[in-house]
Amino acid sequence: MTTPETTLGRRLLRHIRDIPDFPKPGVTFKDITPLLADPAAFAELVEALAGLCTRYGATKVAGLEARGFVLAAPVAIRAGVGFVPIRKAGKLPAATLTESYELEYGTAQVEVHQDAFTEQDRVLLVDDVLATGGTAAAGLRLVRRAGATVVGVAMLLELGFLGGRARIEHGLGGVPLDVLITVD
Ligand SMILES: O=P(O)(O)OC[C@H]1O[C@H](OP(=O)(O)OP(=O)(O)O)[C@H](O)[C@@H]1O
Ligand SMILES: Nc1ncnc2[nH]cnc12
Repeated sequence: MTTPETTLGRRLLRHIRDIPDFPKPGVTFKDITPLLADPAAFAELVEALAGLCTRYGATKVAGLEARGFVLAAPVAIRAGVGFVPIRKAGKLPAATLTESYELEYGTAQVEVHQDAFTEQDRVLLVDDVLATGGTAAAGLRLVRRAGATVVGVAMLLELGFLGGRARIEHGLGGVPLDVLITVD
């Protein structure tokens, strides 16, 4: 069952397609490329996420590689704040902090530059999909280890049946999790 949280969520969901058995049998992949290709839908999404930056007083937007980059970078520009990439291991050139996590379909590590934030930074963490929550949890740990304050976590789509929200609840520590669409 699909439960769009808002009328915006309902509109955006029309541009997300299901790809069965990708990247492995049994996984239904939520493909956001049609949404990205629709300028009106993409702009609405960016506007909504940029509004969260204002609401929470964010000074930086951190995006999770790779699809999180595509959303977080325009959100940062729209909100007038800086963008910080949280990358898969081995991609960032300067000194990094590293966190390991598990995916719906594998395991991985993410990294951030040690000097990406100041202690004054208030960070909105952005990604496209909350599945098992491993990526978001690792991102939360990284931002905090880098010395900044997480003021919000924002996702386009939550796969509710995978339990990511419950898994990251402790790590959120009261920080708001905003999701535009929940798929049950
Ligand atoms: O909640 P989780 O179980 O951690 O899964 C969610 C993550 O999985 C996807 O990224 P993926 O690692 O597939 O990388 P991509 O963005 O480079 O495609 C998605 O973009 C999230 O970052
Ligand atoms: N089913 C899925 N579709 C798209 N992105 C994902 N990330 C983790 N699981 C996913």
